[in-house]
Amino acid sequence: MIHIDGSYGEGGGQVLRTSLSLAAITGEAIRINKIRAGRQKPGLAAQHLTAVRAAATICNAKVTGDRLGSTSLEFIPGSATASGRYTFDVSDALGGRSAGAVTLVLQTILLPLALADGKSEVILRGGTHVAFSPSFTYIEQVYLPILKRMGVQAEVKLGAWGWYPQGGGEVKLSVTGGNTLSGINLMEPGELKQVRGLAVVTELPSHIPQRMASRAENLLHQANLKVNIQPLRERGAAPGAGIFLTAEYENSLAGFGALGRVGLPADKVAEMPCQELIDFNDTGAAVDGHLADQLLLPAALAFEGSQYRVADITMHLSTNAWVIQQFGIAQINIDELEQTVVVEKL
Ligand SMILES: Nc1ncnc2c1ncn2[C@@H]1O[C@H](COP(=O)(O)OP(=O)(O)OP(=O)(O)O)[C@@H](O)[C@H]1O
Repeated sequence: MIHIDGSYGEGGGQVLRTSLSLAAITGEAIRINKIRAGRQKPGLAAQHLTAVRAAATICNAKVTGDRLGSTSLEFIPGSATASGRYTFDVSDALGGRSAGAVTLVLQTILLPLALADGKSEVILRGGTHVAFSPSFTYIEQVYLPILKRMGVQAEVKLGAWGWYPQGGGEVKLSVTGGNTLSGINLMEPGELKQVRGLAVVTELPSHIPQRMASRAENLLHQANLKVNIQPLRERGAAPGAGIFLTAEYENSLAGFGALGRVGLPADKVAEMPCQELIDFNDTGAAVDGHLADQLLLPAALAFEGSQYRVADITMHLSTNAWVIQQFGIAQINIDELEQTVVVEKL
C-alpha cells in the first residue's frame, strides 16, 4: 500500500486526485492522510468525494473514509479500469445542489479510461466554469488538444453551463480507450498565431458578452495580437458570465479566463485574462502555469520522455511532481532557473 501525506506542499485536492488516478492505473492500493490539510476547510468536499466515487467505480475499488469532510481515505482497486457508460453528479455527494468542478472529476478518470481497453461515455454534472479549477472551455480548447498530441483520444461536449453557486452544468466525455501515450516537447511556443475567445453569459442581457468581447479585443489589439472573440448568449439554469481566451501558438496552446460576478463591470472581467495572456506571452514560455501541473501526469505515463518550458513554477507543479514520484513511475526534474520540466518514465 502506498501512503500519501495529503498535507504535502500545496496540501490541496490535487494530491488526492492524482493519487486516485494512479491507483486506478497501476492497481496499487493507497492510503491518504491529512487530506487537504492546506485548505481552510480540510477534508473531502463534494467535488473530491465525487472524484473518489468516480475513480472507485471505474476500477471497482474498496474504499473506506469516503464521506464529506473525511481527512483520510483508503482506496484498494478491485480490478483493472473498466471502460463503459458512467454518470457522476457532484450534487449526489452533497445531497443538494453543488457547483463542485466537474472538470476536476473528469481529469481524475480521463487517463485511467484512456489507457483501459474499450470506449467510455461519461456524463458529469455540477460546475463547468467555476473558480480555482480549469473551466470546461479550458479542457476543450487547451488541455485535451495538447493531450491529443500525446495520444489521448477523448472529446468533450457541453450540455449545460454550470456556474457557482448553483451548478447544474453537464459535460459529456467520450474516450476511445486503448490509447498509448507518447511524450511531448513544449520547450518553444513558436509564433503566436492568434487569440481565440468566448465571451459568454447565460440568463443575462446580450450587451454583457458584447462589452467583454470588445474590451478584450481592444486590449489585445493594442498589444499587437491577432484576436477573434465570439460574444455568446446562452440559456442556463442560472445567470452567469465569463470570458475564456486561448492563445494559439505554432507549437502550443495556453488558456486564460475570468468569471463575472454581481457588481463587477463587464469591462473589468475582460481585463484580467487579457493582462495574464499578455504577461504570459512576454515570458516566451510554451506552457501556462495551470497546464504545467496538469501535464505532469500524462507525461509520467508516456513511454517516451517529455520536456516543457513553463511560465512559472507553482506549488501545484512541485506538489504534483512529488505525488507522482511516490508511485515510482517517473523521474521528474523541475529546473527553477531555466523554468523547465523534464519527465522520464522509470
Ligand atoms: N483558471 C484555471 N485554468 C486552468 N486550470 C486551473 C485554473 N485554476 C486552477 N486550475 C487547476 O485546478 C487544479 C486545482 O487543484 P487544487 O489542488 O487547488 O484542487 P482543488 O480540488 O480545487 O482543491 P482545493 O479546494 O483543495 O484547492 C490545478 O490543477 C490547477 O492548475
